[in-house]
Amino acid sequence: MAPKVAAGFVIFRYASSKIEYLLLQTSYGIHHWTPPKGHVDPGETDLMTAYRETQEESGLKKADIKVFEETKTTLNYKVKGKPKVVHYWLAELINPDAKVKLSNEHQDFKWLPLKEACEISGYQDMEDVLNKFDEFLRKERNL
Ligand SMILES: Nc1ncnc2c1ncn2[C@@H]1O[C@H](COP(=O)(O)OP(=O)(O)OP(=O)(O)OP(=O)(O)OC[C@H]2O[C@@H](n3cnc4c(N)ncnc43)[C@H](O)[C@@H]2O)[C@@H](O)[C@H]1O
Repeated sequence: MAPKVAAGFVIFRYASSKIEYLLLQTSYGIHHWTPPKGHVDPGETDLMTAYRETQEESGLKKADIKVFEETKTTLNYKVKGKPKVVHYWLAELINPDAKVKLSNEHQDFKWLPLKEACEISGYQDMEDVLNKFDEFLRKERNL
């Protein structure tokens, strides 16, 4: 069975020596928290999807973020018994004036430090991605 494929960005902001990650809370289902992401449409690359879904779900545009393309990381899990693949990249909010604007797919958002982001993410594999990206970032910034 071909898996459903989705793609998105784990977006962080870095200000006053603090790193915070953006998570959105779905307005449906069990109201889980997730980075902006969504299904890859026909004809799209995974990266195109990540930009499109990020803009649709958070209002953050391509020019508002910087993507670290070398961080592409893939999650595999099952939704209602069917395989799903989700590709994530780390991305930095580079426009300090950009504001998050939710679509009707989400009811809340939070910028959270690593520990709280891991706690709220609710899935071990998502937690692993957050930890991996945080480690990458600390090395990259000498933090
Ligand atoms: N229950 C529902 N009721 C009404 N409308 C719904 C719905 N679920 C989806 N929709 C509709 O589908 C659209 C979403 O489409 P998209 O916006 O295109 O897709 P998505 O971000 O991948 O959404 P989704 O929430 O389904 O994915 P996730 O894998 O996080 O989550 C899918 C499931 O996997 C679980 N999950 C998330 N991350 C996981 C992980 N790492 N490991 C295991 N399970 C995980 C989640 O808790 C969730 O149960 C929305 O517009 C909405 O209308």
